[in-house]
Amino acid sequence: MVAALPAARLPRGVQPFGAAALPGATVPATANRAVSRSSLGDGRMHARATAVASTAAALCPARDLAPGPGPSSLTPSAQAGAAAVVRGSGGNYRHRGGRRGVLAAAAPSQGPATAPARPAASSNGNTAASGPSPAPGSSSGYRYNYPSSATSSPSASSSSPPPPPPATSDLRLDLWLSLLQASAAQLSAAATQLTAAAEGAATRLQRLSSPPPPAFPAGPPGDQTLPLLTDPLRFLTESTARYGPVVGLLLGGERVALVTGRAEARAVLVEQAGEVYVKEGTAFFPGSSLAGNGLLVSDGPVWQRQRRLSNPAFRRAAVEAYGGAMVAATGDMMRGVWGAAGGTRDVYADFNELTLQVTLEALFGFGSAERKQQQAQQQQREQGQEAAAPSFAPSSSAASGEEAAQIVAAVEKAFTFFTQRAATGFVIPEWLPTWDNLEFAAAVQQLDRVVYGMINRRRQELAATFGSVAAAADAAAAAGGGGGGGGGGGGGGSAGVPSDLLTSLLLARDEDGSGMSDQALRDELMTLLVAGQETSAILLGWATALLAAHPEAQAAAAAEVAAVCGRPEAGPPTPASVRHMPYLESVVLESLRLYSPAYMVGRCARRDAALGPYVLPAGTTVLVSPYVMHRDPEVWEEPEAFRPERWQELQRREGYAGYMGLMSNLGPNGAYLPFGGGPRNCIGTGFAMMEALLVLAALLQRYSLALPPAASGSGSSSGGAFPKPKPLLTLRPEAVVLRISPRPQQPARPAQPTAHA
Ligand code: HEM
Repeated sequence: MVAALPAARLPRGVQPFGAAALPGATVPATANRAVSRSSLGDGRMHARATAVASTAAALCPARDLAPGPGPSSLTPSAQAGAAAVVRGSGGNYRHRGGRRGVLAAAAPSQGPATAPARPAASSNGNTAASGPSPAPGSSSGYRYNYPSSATSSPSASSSSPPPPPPATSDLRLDLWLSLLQASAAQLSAAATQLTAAAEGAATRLQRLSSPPPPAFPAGPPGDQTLPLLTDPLRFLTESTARYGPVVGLLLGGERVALVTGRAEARAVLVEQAGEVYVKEGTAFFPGSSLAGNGLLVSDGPVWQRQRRLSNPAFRRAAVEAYGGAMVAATGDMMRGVWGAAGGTRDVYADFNELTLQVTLEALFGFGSAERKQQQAQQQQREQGQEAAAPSFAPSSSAASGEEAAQIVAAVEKAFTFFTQRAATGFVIPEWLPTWDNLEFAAAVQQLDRVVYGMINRRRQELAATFGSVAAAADAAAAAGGGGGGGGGGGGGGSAGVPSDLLTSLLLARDEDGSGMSDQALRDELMTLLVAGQETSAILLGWATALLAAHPEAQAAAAAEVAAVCGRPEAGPPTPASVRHMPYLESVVLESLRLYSPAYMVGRCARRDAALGPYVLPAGTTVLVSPYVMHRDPEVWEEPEAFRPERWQELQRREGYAGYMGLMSNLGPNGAYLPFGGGPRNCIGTGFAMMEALLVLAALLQRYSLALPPAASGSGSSSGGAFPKPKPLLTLRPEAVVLRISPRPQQPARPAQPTAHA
């Protein structure tokens, strides 16, 4: 089904990664199934929903259509009332099936109520008020599997206790008043927004009947929304083949330049980044208050500062600290749902759960207290810090199981919202006071409350341990932790400072000594959650599918893992050991070449700009397509073939040191950009690569992967049924159904390491 949507130019843009962000989004049947029970297993339904939703959240991040009050800018009492109404009516939020390995049914929980007030209306319309809210999660039905820590229970550590519940009669009155207030505020905001939307629609309508501006690149005549949405990958490839490296398009009345030439992509992403090509104004992205004004969407000095403050948390040492969480989560998955015998299952659904677990642990320090303790001790042994003091007790810093459950429940609610939005095909702006929007606002509000509570508590605990937060930052910096990073996966990093991203970002200091505000911190944490989770699951899904489809490549990778790590009894892979797996790294690079999760990245020309022989008028949206560039026959020999060896040949020829060296400057040939390029490249590149290598190595150490038999030809060398791509906002697989069986163990050969820098 294809539904035409009104095109929307956003006053503040985000990068369009895919066609679902475009007007007239295709609504595949499977998307509708995302919110209904799946026949493939109880986790599938969740994973589908998570996949669509986190994609939407990650790659359509965080923008309301225009400044102005949205659902979360209601008065505190209105918010509380609206949230209570949402919860009260029908009993529960809509929830999806149980989360295996991560979540189990849980008792009701009560969280902290210490969210600081956010501004009444921030520049992106992303607002949230503090104040009392009804207890979240009372019907959430989820519990994070990790044990809850008594010392970190919200009531024990939050700065102010939750308000007492009002009497029933007061509550009912309050609810009605709140709803009325909410509706009034929403309606007034909606009226403003509607006027702006109508003006935008008129302009776009006018463009439909006007000729392209002079010197605009050539392209197919008329509006191309329908062909693009019907088969995005084909449309992108064929348009490029026909019109060249820059194609002029009209999409939903918006002027768009599709860029697939190397020089032109470099101009947009690197040479004129920021000065000419920015995120703000990029068309087609529905906004969301989930990720706020985080790194993905901000521009100019705001982005520069946030990026500067965030960079240390993603340096190699800091990223390697999360290796323990990555390996442990993979172990949980293998012991749990994969089991000793394996079986046939949708591993993409499993990877969605796995990457969510990893991301939450990296962000907030969720995880088993035992593992944290072990990591802290290991860290201290390595650094000769046995007697180091003061030491932050990991269990007191880590988020409690209840908080984890609340965050996951709220994230799931928010993701469900995106799923439904994608499934209906109509992008209803957040500012419209629909029931779903109110529900979404309540979920974001709940998330805010927990996250702000954690930020608040972490500040207090750091101050209590070190004397002040600044002293904690100094201690971490002195120990080389770079703002708290570089420690033990949330379990006691440099100088005993926890090294989860929350702490790292909280301790990050600018040259003038200032750090992030709570709102900036919250926005970055949410941005990382939505930007990092599904993209990584997609990479794992495609990489395992490609390994299953190419048994010879799988055998080579498994042999390398066995040579470096030995048999499973010898222990799982580590961040240090995967550095000695160049073939596995080539598998990951080749998977990213063929199936780049971010298959389009977008910018907006802030002023009239020359691009090669063309002139793009100010306001033109530019879509750079890694998917097309990664298959350019002028650059890549046998571009459609899965040949991990090409990366080793390249490495020998060009002598780059590891993937970071390789990917700087748009790859070895200016045509490789799975993590973007230039100043706005992916801050999580190292994290994602480390995660992919560790997870794949751990899987190959124990299991063989095969495609189930295909009904007809599949193009894979194994003859099995290869997953179909599903290009929505990201290029995800529809499902990755694999046959998993225990790998026969060979006697391990001594390692012949080829270490990367
Ligand atoms: C395979 C996994 C991933 C892929 C393919 C991917 C891809 C990308 C791409 C292409 C961009 C640039 C977008 C643009 O130019 O408009 C980007 C930006 C970003 N990514 Fe990733 N990403 C992945 C994983 C992660 C992870 C794990 C994190 C965090 C933990 C993350 C956080 C971010 C952030 C914050 C940005 C914005 C950076 C900025 O503008 O300063 N990503 N990602």
